[in-house]
Amino acid sequence: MEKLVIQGGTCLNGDVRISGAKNAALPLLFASLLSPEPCIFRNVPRLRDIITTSRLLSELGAEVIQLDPESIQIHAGTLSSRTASYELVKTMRASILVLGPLLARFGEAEVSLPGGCAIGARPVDLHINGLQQMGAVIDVENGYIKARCDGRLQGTRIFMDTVSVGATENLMMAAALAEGVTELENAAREPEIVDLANCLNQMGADIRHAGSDKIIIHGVEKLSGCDYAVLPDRIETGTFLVAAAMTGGKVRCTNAAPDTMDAVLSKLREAGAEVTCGDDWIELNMQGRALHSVNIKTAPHPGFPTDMQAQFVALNCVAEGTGVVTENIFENRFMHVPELQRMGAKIDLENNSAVCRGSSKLSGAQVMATDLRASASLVIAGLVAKGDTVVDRIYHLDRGYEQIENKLNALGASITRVNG
Ligand SMILES: CC(=O)N[C@H]1[C@@H](OP(=O)(O)OP(=O)(O)OC[C@H]2O[C@@H](n3ccc(=O)[nH]c3=O)[C@H](O)[C@@H]2O)O[C@H](CO)[C@@H](O)[C@@H]1O
Ligand SMILES: C=C(OP(=O)(O)O)C(=O)O
Repeated sequence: MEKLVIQGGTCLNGDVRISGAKNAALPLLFASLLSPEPCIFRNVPRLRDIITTSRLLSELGAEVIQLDPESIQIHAGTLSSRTASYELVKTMRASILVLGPLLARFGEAEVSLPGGCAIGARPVDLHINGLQQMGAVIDVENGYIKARCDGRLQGTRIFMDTVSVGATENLMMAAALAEGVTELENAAREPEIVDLANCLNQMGADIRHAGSDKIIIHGVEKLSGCDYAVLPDRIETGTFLVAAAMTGGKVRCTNAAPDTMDAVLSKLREAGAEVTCGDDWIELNMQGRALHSVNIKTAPHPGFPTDMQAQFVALNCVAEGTGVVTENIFENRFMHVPELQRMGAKIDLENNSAVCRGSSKLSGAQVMATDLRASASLVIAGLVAKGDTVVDRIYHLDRGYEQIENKLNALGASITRVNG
């Protein structure tokens, strides 16, 4: 199994090019199932999750062609299968996003229930309820969601009692091909939702007010192909900026989307960093400045993203003062805390809050990555620890960060990928 060995004590400086967003690219690739015409996606990050998605689409019978390292063409003209198997769904929860498109276009779909995962139970009841309200008949049997509908799905008003990114995406895709008007109430407002709506509209959909909590979709009979560039990854950007702040460096993220990152940039400024932005770049300068702990409460967008929580826990460990980080989205998203404690961090867990008593002198240790962002927090903690940190189970990292060690090394880090 591969591991990362991080030699601590380096300072990050320079430019890093941000990749396309995993959480935008995945729904976009699944949206290709809605059209019989070829769809081209550009600025696609090179990630394990993208490979999994391509495999899933191929297993359904779509033609997937890698046009260049960052561009993929998907042609779902005719499909040979309507089933997303447990084998693939268990490795990537976003596979649930085949449900809406398959049902809307072909009238049937079978998708394995994803099951719980490291960060929480993550049920899919909102996806299922919403599609049922649109006229689908859905049974859960043998661990599979089996959905069908006679004729087209029917537009309706759907109120989701929890704000869910995935449910909003699944229902928005299904509604794009439904008959009549669908109103999604209490919809998620993440930038990735807006990216998906923009792409669907390029394909001929009629989706209005994506980015607000009430999305209105006028269903159309058919969608065409597209040529669409994926939004930059705000979580990858945030991770590099936190790493720069912790190491006292100066880093410019290029090909970024500053306007998607207000909550994170404001916390970095509160932590003492100088942050400047252009249209598509963000620079963080921490040289000669003191790092202060910050209090954080995760919330749906435009609140502070749960996917940046672990990185800020790492930041608070080495910053001055006490910072309280409260996780409000997922019930079990503090698995990085015991690992950071093994590196010397002073953190107390109180219900859904991590109280970090700062100024910890971290020391390198062998640590275990348990999920994607927890892994990222251990890597950036390793950058400031004394000695070597060995991060195990880095397949989690490879799901969501493109060549993280190469990008960090180009900024001055010293990280090696080893086998065994
Ligand atoms: C591929 C992708 O885009 N993943 C992101 C997406 O995950 P994902 O779309 O899975 O997360 P959701 O927004 O759906 O989850 C938010 C909350 O709603 C709950 N819930 C969700 C669906 C449902 O049917 N019932 C229900 O109760 C979840 O358990 C969770 O507590 O949004 C999360 C929250 O910003 C991010 O951390 C993930 O990185
Ligand atoms: C939780 C995440 O992803 P996923 O929803 O794919 O598990 C994440 O990107 O941090």
